Amino acid sequence: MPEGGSRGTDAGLAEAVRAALSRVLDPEIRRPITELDMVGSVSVDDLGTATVAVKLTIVGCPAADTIERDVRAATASVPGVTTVVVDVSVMTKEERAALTERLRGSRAARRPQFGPDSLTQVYAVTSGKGGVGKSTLTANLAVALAQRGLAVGILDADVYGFSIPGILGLLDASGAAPRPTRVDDMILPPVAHEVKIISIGMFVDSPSAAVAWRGPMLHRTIQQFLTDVYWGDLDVLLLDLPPGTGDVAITVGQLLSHAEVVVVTTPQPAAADVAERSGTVARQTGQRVIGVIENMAGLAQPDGTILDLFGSGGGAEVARRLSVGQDDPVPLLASIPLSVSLRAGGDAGIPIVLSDPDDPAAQAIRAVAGRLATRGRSLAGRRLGVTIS
Ligand SMILES: Nc1ncnc2c1ncn2[C@@H]1O[C@H](COP(=O)(O)OP(=O)(O)OP(=O)(O)O)[C@@H](O)[C@H]1O
Repeated sequence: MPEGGSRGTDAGLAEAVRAALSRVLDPEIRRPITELDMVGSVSVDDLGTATVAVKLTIVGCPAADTIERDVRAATASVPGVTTVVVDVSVMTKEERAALTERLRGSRAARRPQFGPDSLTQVYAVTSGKGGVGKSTLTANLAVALAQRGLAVGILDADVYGFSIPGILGLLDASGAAPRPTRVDDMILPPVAHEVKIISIGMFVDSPSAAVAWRGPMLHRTIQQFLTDVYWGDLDVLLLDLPPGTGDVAITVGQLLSHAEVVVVTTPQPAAADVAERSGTVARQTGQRVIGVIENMAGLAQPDGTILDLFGSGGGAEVARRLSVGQDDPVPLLASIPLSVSLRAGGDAGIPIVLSDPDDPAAQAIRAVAGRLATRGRSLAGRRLGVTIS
């Protein structure tokens, strides 16, 4: 005999459907739709027809099809449900405002995320000059960290070459990066290979537009990425910085002074000077350089010999120079070989750590991810909130 208030409904089954729906995640916010108040009434009649009311955050929500499909599948998986009816509507302005406030705190209290008290490990990946593989390594490191079960985000602030969306396969057929969904003033970062991504390239009409931005505009944009983007609880945030020592590096130094810096360089000894400079600027803004990655090292030949196309020793040299004046020596975290697979993975939008994890370059990147994942955030200089009475 059906229980529950209304005629012909089964409250027990409706509860079971709600429980099943708590496993459906909003694909952009990455939280259960039940927690986000996106599920309204749920009823199951005595013929087993389940009717589920779903409230999307905004009109034209790009995740609508996925949510509806997942809701149908979860509801249909409940034993006793024979038919599923999904009734889709959109949240009211008030419901939406309550949701954004719950996710990010009230507008008045809102501050840039990842401040000194945050538990998120923030790594700024920098290089002295362009084209050394900084973005490729950032993207692969992020995916390798996500593969280890960590919640990972990338903030692509490389104004001269925002290549992260392409390397992670987010571009559409015309080569454009997706426009992130906005729920009021909250920006939802697109997700690729389990990594949340925000890139300057998602907000400009042409790839050349942002290059001309002056310091204050860049500063405001990065500040907005840290304030208005719903990152959720991240374990690791990786920042892909433009090469060199310009405005973005200084902004990041101001807004995220506890970020730790990874310097990417090639084995070419001549590149060591510029790479060292980018590390030095980071230190001047209070950030700590935690390691150097040498990229584009020796290419393995079919006969087993190694071709040092870009020379050798550059990474160790940069690490040695950046160690001067630091309490702990700066380690050379890895030497990543030249790899056709690594390049091809970036072109195809499928990072090598997924597409060819046994390639020596992928193995070296995964080893760096292992080191970064197990470092633990330094508590030095943080307020611990302990009161001694
Ligand atoms: N180890 C490697 N082996 C082969 N190709 C590589 C390797 N690392 C990077 N590449 C390729 O080198 C090119 C430059 O890489 P990437 O865009 O990551 O550099 P970058 O330092 O981020 O440059 P920019 O700062 O100018 O954007 C890309 O085509 C990439 O696929």
